[in-house]
Amino acid sequence: MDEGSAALVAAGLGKRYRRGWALEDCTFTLPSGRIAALVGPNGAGKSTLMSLATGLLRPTAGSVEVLGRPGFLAQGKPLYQGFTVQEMLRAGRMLNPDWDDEYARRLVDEARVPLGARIRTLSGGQRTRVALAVTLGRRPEVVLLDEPLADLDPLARQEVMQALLSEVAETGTTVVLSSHVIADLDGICDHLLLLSDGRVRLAGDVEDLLAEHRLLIGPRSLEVPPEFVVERRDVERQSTVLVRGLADLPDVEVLDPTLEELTLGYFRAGRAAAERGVAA
Ligand SMILES: Nc1ncnc2c1ncn2[C@@H]1O[C@H](COP(=O)(O)OP(=O)(O)OP(=O)(O)O)[C@@H](O)[C@H]1O
Repeated sequence: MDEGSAALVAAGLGKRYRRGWALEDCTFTLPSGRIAALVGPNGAGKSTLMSLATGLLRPTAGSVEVLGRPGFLAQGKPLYQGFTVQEMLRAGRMLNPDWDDEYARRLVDEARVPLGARIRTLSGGQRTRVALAVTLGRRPEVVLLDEPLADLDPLARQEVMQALLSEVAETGTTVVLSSHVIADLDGICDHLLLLSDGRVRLAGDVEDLLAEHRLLIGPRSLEVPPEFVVERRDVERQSTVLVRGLADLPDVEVLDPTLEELTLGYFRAGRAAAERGVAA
């Protein structure tokens, strides 16, 4: 796929379950050949979005299209518990015409997972590595991974992220990775899609988004033009305001937000907007 082309396009995408809308009016494009982070608090709609993108669910409104051969690793990493690792890879080969056996085996070997071990006897981290090998062995062009790091220790998290990074660098595969642990994604993901309460609150290249935002710290009397304010917190005598597109204010401490500060600001703003019953 070309650098700069799209890997996933959503237009007016919505999904309503019985209890209400899980996703509403989502319009965005994810670029190809990158690692995109899909972030949002619990219940934001991340899994629903991935299931819609991979065709496991049908939209109630709008459309979503993956441009390229998709691969999907669902939350909970479905694997046959009674199979050995080798049998799992064999199943992958039999079920997928594009299966790359050498590559899948290499991913398992690199993770030091014994081929003869039964899936149910593996640790959470080893299971994740096998599930990743089964997903990536199909040589997908657009890989959607739903919370792949959830049950991994910090070392295994780092190893999995490193494996994904080299995958992108070697093959140009697009990776979309959902998580609510922002620290895991910092320095790895170069594109961000932030959902909160079923809506897209922020989307773009991480570098650009960080450059556009500032944290202003001042007294509670601090006045900031409301059109720039993403989120404001007033604690005791101090105010912390996340702003977009406002470089400076006189007599105010101005900081560059970290990715975590940026995303948490939008999570809170999204939650507050949903509680007030407004779109953003
Ligand atoms: N099958 C379903 N039936 C009814 N409601 C559902 C179903 N699946 C999800 N929901 C609801 O849709 C909303 C979005 O859920 P979803 O699982 O997509 O969020 P998420 O961002 O992946 O959350 P988490 O981080 O907790 O995994 C939630 O309010 C959830 O309760």
